[in-house]
Amino acid sequence: MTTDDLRHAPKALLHDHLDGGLRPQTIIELADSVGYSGLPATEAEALRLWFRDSANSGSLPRYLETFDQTLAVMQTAEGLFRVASECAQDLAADGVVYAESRYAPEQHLVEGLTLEDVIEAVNAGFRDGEAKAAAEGHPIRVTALLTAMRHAAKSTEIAELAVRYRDEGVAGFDIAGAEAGYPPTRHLDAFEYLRRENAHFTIHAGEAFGLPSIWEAIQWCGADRLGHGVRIVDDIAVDGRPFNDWIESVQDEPGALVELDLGRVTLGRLAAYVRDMRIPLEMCPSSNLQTSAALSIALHPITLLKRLRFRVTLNTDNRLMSDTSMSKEAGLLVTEAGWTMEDLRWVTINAMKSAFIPFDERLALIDDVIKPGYAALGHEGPPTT
Ligand SMILES: O=c1[nH]cnc2c1ncn2[C@@H]1O[C@H](CO)[C@@H](O)[C@H]1O
Ligand SMILES: [Zn+2]
Repeated sequence: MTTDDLRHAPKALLHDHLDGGLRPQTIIELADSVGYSGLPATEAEALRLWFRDSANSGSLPRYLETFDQTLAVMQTAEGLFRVASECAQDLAADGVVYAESRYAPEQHLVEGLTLEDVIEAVNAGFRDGEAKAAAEGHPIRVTALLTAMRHAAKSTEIAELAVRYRDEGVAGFDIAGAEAGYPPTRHLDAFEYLRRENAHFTIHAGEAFGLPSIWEAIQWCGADRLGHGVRIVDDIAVDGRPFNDWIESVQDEPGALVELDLGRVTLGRLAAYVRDMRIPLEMCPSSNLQTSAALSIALHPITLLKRLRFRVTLNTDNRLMSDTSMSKEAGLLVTEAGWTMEDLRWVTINAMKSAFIPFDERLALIDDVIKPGYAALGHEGPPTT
């Protein structure tokens, strides 16, 4: 399997932050045009490395501090339009055929835009990027997820906007930000409103904080999907010992997870519920290494969860901060965790099944784009999926 194969393979992306995926050169040009002088570097390559190294901090709060720099240049309609357009084009060039891109409108009001201005500028940018990508021969569909910040108090207002714009490019709602100390139940009003409106939402849960956060997100808030959810392994045991103890004991054996006999693995009630109910996990391996939510790609829980057939999806989280792309994430799993093209086809179909657009549109992408795309690379998939 070559790098070209990975790029050409159709990919679906459910968890990518708009403010975590800017081109370094664009940040520099936008900073120049709005008179922002706080950038830590003024040359694109140096700035790219600054984001990667600063985000590689070992903690989620410090990782999140780097967003101050991208948000600083995303306060005008022109800036938002350009960033959204380039996001669609960059994803399409990497072989992504469907993406849900998330951002928090409340973080873009510093220069006087209204929440509606922000949403409309981003949507217009996505439409522009889709048109340019199609003209380049890389068709992509991009929808927006509106995020509310978990430490703030705007979630109901943002949820109402997600419903108001549901037929104009917004597919759903999300909660993000530092997890510890800000349980999702703080935003119960927003979730209850969304459920009354039959709207879709995902919650960042089980990234920096463990099972209580996942349990609240699913059983109390009613999340359709889990952002990360990687800590669900806290409810999985190997030989009756917590998975995390076992993984530490095999740290020097990179193949341990790929070869683990699944007969030795048992699921607790919550992990079983997540698997039984096919709750999608929006997993982001490289991001988890930077925030210390996982030890290495080889030992990342995504490979165990895939083997146990949880509804696993593969995502980038923040392409700028994690210096990644969908084909890079896929390549890392192939070279370091034994993944095959068949596995990539499976996570892609999983993602498309779990997307927040209507069922018939998801099916059309699976049948008309994803399956033929893998077949063209010589991967037909099992007779029944
Ligand atoms: O992995 C993550 N966990 C929690 N919050 C995040 C993560 N990545 C980004 N954001 C937060 O989401 C906001 C809207 O896009 C970003 O500004 C950042 O603060
Ligand atoms: Zn995220």
